[in-house]
Amino acid sequence: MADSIQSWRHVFKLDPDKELDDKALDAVCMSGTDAIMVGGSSGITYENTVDLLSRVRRYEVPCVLEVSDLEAVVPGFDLYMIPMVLNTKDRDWILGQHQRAIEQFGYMIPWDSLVTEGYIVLNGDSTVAKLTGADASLSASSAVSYAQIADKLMHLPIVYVEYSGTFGDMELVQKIHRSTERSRVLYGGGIVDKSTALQAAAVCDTIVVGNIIYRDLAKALETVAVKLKV
Ligand SMILES: CC(C)=CCC/C(C)=C/CC/C(C)=C/CC/C(C)=C/CC/C(C)=C/CC/C(C)=C/CC/C(C)=C/COP(=O)(O)OP(=O)(O)O
Ligand SMILES: O=P(O)(O)OC[C@@H](O)CO
Ligand SMILES: [Mg+2]
Repeated sequence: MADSIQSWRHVFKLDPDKELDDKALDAVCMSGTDAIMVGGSSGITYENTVDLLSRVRRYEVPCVLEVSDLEAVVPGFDLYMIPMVLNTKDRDWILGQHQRAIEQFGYMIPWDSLVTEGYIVLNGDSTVAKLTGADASLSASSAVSYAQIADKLMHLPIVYVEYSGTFGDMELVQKIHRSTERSRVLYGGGIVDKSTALQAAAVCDTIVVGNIIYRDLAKALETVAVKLKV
């Protein structure tokens, strides 16, 4: 299953802390997206995560958990995406919580279902930047070098360029994409329609669409059009 990320072009990220009625969830799950990623940076609990998993499970689309809180690690997902924030000085968000999680879950961990994401957080105003103390004011060459650490030194399967809440610098995303070989480059942040989706999809491997689902569902569904382009 972990290999299936190699074919993803489009992912919807659903936040367990936000309301989505059954009709909207049906449209999202039947949209043709490659996967539903469940995650968020605040208000994530075991209960709201189980609830969302059980609703998405009515559909065939793969459902993966992006782990952001130790208390909300729920069994039953197809994959577990494990973020490590590369551009923070706070080791807790790089490997501290990870060490505690591994100690806690021990033999229960389905290792083949874990996929590590090297996060580069680039919107300083986002919740995730504030939460993790990420240094979002990086130069392009610093951002690229973080991506190369993930790709060439750590051999991480994913480099996640995270602009949550705002549309990022596509030139920089392209530089990151060109400077990496093995890691799949995921881009997320401010994709709000077909046009922004196509721009982002042109410079990365996989786009991640989040907040617009809750603001304008029709626009969010337009973004799946990137799957029609090679
Ligand atoms: C029995 C069984 C199935 C066990 C499961 C095994 C398993 C998965 C064990 C855990 C292994 C492990 C190593 C876990 C890591 C634990 C952990 C909590 C690590 C910290 C992760 C981390 C760095 C979190 C920081 C926040 C972050 C990067 C979140 C990702 C999601 C994100 C950025 C969402 C965007 O937030 P959003 O709410 O959309 O923001 P806006 O408000 O700006 O929109
Ligand atoms: O919510 P948006 O801005 O679409 O960002 C998507 C995702 O990268 C958030 O982690
Ligand atoms: Mg969000």
